[in-house]
Amino acid sequence: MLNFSQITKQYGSLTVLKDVSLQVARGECVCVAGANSQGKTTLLSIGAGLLTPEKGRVAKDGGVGFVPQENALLEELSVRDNLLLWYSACRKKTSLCFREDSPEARLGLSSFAKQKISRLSGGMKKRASIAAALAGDPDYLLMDEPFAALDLESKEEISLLLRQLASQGKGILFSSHDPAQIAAAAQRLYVLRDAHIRQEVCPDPALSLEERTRRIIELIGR
Ligand SMILES: Nc1ncnc2c1ncn2[C@@H]1O[C@H](COP(=O)(O)OP(=O)(O)OP(=O)(O)O)[C@@H](O)[C@H]1O
Repeated sequence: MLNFSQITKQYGSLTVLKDVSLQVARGECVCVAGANSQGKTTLLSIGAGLLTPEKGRVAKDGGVGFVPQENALLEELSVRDNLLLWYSACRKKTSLCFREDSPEARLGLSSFAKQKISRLSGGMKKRASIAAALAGDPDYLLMDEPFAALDLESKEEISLLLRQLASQGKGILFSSHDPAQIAAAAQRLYVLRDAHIRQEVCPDPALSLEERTRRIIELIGR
């Protein structure tokens, strides 16, 4: 379990998170949903160990990978060279990079291995960032706004990918304010507003995608 317990975070006099608690189990795809500036990036950064809260703690029973909203890969290096750097940083054998069972091969990046990051489409860039975050074989994957700035087709591909990673046993926590993609990807969602978790919701998988999307719009707005 990845367990955020009573997290409080302030920037000066601004309280961004107040006693926020949430859990993610392995095999689950969970969303922190909320409008802009509600503290989603702050919460995920705390989960990834990049920020320290004033109060509360994150307990984890495994490794955590993080995919930031902005591209964290080196634009002028190829996909392979970027991933080799990540493999080295994770102390993983570089000879495993792009092997058939590697995350990057399973993410469909093999035919793009020699391409510079700067030449990739938004969707492929996101896949490369996910592959980098998976290089250390984490048990949990945190993703900040994985659908931002993607076209609809790429958004749908990434939604499917998140569900697949969860079904392979990873615990996924992503942030988003995109109701259609939250409806497509999240088995559970936490609504973050005014520094608090306002609701925890499990969208009914028996409902149509349109109906689930409509209900999420009611919760978080468009
Ligand atoms: N380093 C910082 N110093 C001061 N204020 C900050 C800092 N980082 C974020 N904030 C403020 O904290 C609030 C929450 O920011 P955060 O980026 O966590 O929200 P968010 O929900 O991820 O927003 P978005 O969807 O726009 O990315 C915002 O008002 C932001 O301006």
